[in-house]
Formats: sequence, C-alpha cells, structure tokens
Amino acid sequence: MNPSCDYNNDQEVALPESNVDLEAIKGAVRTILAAVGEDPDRPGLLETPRRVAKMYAEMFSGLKLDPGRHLQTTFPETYDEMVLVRDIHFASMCEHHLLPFTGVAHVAYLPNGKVTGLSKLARVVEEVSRRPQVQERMTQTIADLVEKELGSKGVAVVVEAEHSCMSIRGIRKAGAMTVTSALRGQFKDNQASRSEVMSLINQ
Ligand SMILES: Nc1nc2c(ncn2[C@@H]2O[C@H](COP(=O)(O)OP(=O)(O)OP(=O)(O)O)[C@@H](O)[C@H]2O)c(=O)[nH]1
Ligand SMILES: [Zn+2]
Repeated sequence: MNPSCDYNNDQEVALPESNVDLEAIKGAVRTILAAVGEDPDRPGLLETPRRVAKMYAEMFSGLKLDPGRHLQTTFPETYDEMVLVRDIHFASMCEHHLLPFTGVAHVAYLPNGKVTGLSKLARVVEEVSRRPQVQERMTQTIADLVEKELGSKGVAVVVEAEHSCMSIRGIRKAGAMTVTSALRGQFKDNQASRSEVMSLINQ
C-alpha cells in the first residue's frame, strides 16, 4: 500500500485512501507496455502508468467498503407495497479479463415496517459495481445486502449489461446483453408477486 499517495486530492472523484497499491500498478503497467513492444519512456506514455493506477483505484474503489452501510439510513413507514428503483446505471469490471461490463440494475423490495432512502439503493449498486467480479455475483450481492439490512419481505434485483470482453474481443458480439436476476422472499416464493415485479421491471 502507498499511504502517501496524493491521488485522493483529485477533483474528479473521491477515492478511499490507499484502496489500491498505486506504485505497484504503475510498475506493472510499465511492464505490460514494454511486453507489448511499446517504449514506456516515450513522451506519450510517460504518464500512462499513473493514469492507469488512478483508473484502477476508481474502478475498484468498492473492494474494501461495506455497501450495506448505506441501507442503515431508514425511515419507519407503514407502506408495504413494492418499492422499485429502475435503470440504475453502473460500470463494473469483469474479473476474467479486467474489461468493463456496463448496464443497468433494477432493485425492488417489499418494506417490512421501514423504507430506505431511494438514493441508498443506487449507492449500493454503485459501490458493489466497483469491484472485479462476474455479473451473477454482483446481482446476488446486491439482493443479499437489501434483504439483510432492510429485513425485506421480498427483494428482486435484475441486472442487464453488455460485457466488453464479449463485444470488443474474443467472440466480438457487440450489443449482446446479459440479464441476471436474484429473487428473495415473496418475490421468489409467490408467483403473483414475482410476475408483478418482473412486469414492472420490464416496462
Ligand atoms: N458467467 C459469466 N461469464 C463471464 C462474465 N464476464 C465474462 N465472462 C466469461 O468468462 C469466460 C472466460 O472464459 P475462458 O475460456 O476462460 O477465457 P477466454 O479464452 O478469454 O474466453 P473467450 O471470451 O470465449 O475468448 C468467457 O466466456 C466470458 O464471456 C460474467 O460476468 N459472468
Ligand atoms: Zn470478461
């Protein structure tokens, strides 16, 4: 770790202190540049290791955070119908190729005596997305956090994403969308609830 890094003062994005080892990433990027036949010391590439290190600090900023903490802001409410926040945009990193997968998450829950702030559901998606992972695990992680922290009677999470490891390399199928879902409680067990949430998500 490099606790003395000054990237935390960057205006673009607030990063948790020392969430990655910036110096190690810079060294690794130099090695990769040399390995692909580039000259890491040519002027156009001199700043690239620093930029890439900063990018990874941002893309992996959720690794050491507990996204569940956002859901601890709750308000007692008797409202017991579904709450759905649709189209929460995210960018995550596929753990197989370290290439982005991007798309939207839809998060629904059935309150159990309390509701959380709507932005907190988006904060959970944002923070969970900032890790290297597969889409299936990201989907489950969000559902598990909402179920655990809110004690919800039902949770449904649907994630739709395009994986650049499938669109710009390999099989090169741009536009192919991957859809994953995680259902908990009533949304899993009750056919009518499940149909209702899925039809609202797909509207
Ligand atoms: N299930 C799942 N697979 C993913 C995800 N992101 C990437 N992959 C897949 O991970 C697989 C890795 O397969 P490998 O055969 O080990 O790697 P590869 O030779 O680079 O595979 P190709 O992409 O087919 O060229 C690929 O099929 C990717 O499409 C994800 O979020 N979930
Ligand atoms: Zn991949």
